[in-house]
Amino acid sequence: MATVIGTSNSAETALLRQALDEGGFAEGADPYGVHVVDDLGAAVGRQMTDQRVIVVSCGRQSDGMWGLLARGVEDVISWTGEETVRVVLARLERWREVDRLLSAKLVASLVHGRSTAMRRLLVDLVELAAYGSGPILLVGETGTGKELAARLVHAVAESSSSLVVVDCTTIVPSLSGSELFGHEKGAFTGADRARAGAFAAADGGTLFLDEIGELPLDLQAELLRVLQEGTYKRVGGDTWSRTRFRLVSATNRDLESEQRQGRFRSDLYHRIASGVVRLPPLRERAEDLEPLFEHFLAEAAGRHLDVSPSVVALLRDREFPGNLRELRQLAYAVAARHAGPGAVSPGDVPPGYRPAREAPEPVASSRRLLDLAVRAALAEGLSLPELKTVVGDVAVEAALEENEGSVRRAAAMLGVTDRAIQLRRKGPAAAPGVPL
Ligand SMILES: Nc1ncnc2c1ncn2[C@@H]1O[C@H](COP(=O)(O)OP(=O)(O)OP(=O)(O)O)[C@@H](O)[C@H]1O
Repeated sequence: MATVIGTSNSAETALLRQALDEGGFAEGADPYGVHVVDDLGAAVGRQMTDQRVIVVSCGRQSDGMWGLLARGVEDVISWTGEETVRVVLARLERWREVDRLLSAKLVASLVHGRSTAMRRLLVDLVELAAYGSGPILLVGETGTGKELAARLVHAVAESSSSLVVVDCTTIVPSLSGSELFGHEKGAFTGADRARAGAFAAADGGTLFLDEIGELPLDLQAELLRVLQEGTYKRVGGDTWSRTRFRLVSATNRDLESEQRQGRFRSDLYHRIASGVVRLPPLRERAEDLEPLFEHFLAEAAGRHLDVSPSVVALLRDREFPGNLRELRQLAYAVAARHAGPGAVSPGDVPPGYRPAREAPEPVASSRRLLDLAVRAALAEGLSLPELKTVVGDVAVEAALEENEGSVRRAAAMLGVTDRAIQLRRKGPAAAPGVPL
């Protein structure tokens, strides 16, 4: 999942190629290796689909360096001799380790999906988790997998301590953050015994603060202090305790705008957001829809179920504002309705998820409308002569309207004489025998 592109077929590139070869990144043994290219732009375009690319500029400094970075190239390094070889090797070693972690059983069993968006997200997340210890902020709409991502960070860190999850929407302001700090006996009404909080439970492990945007401002200040100093006091207590944890927080709010509106502290934001990972909504991961649905179906049914093409088409037509959580719920509902062998079919889809109705009936033909009108008139008791008169009147009126009052053109349209029209306009009695 990595490529090094050298920009000139020079002695430097040969050296690089040899060093990578010795480091176990043999050329040709895809995905690693050095590719030497003339047309850098085209080569980067070809490689960028699923690869991480480093460009080693062996000639003069690449003019389009920022442009390459904007296109997703990881780094553009100018050749400075042995040092460059070391930098490239270290980078590739790390990526190889990330690949290993990604294909490790645990990660593979936790996270499903194979879209490029998903793959890139996982690589970023695993790299941050494995090589950093700073806080990670997960940003994404509801149900995009933020909590799962936090579990992944914890799993990759291979910590034997716990992952502690706190949903900030459930923090009760009157308890002064005792969910986080813990409390002493008698600290508030109902505190009949002392309790440890999340900061203590997460010591040595990971603390996941879900919906951190909901944390009250006074607790935001307290959290900042804990992050900076690693110390806290239980509510109602006066001794300081130490704690050290990896903070992963998540939000579906725009924390930058929350800061502008004074609802989120900027100093805390900068502290928690040293690594920001955005979880894409399902609509940006179309390739993942079907495999994820099948995965959730198998999870619900305890076995693999085939899905009929019409159900797949239905999924593709729908929007899932609740993202993966909603897709999962749908899969569980479908699995519960599905009986017996055979693929999951449209009948297994709960009514709320079916299209509102079939395509509207084709517009009725004029013959059919006339048929209905005549039947209705006869049912009202009109005789045939009366019916003919009404039809004649309606036809003349419509033709005149259509032709902006011109008798000549209305007559031509109806295939009668001008006189027939004129008589008809004077009333039926004036034109008893005039055919129309
Ligand atoms: N890539 C994935 N592979 C398999 N299951 C997933 C994946 N992403 C999310 N899920 C599942 O989808 C559901 C929703 O995910 P999760 O709770 O992590 O979302 P969230 O972003 O934290 O939601 P919220 O913002 O509402 O708290 C969970 O059941 C989770 O296991």
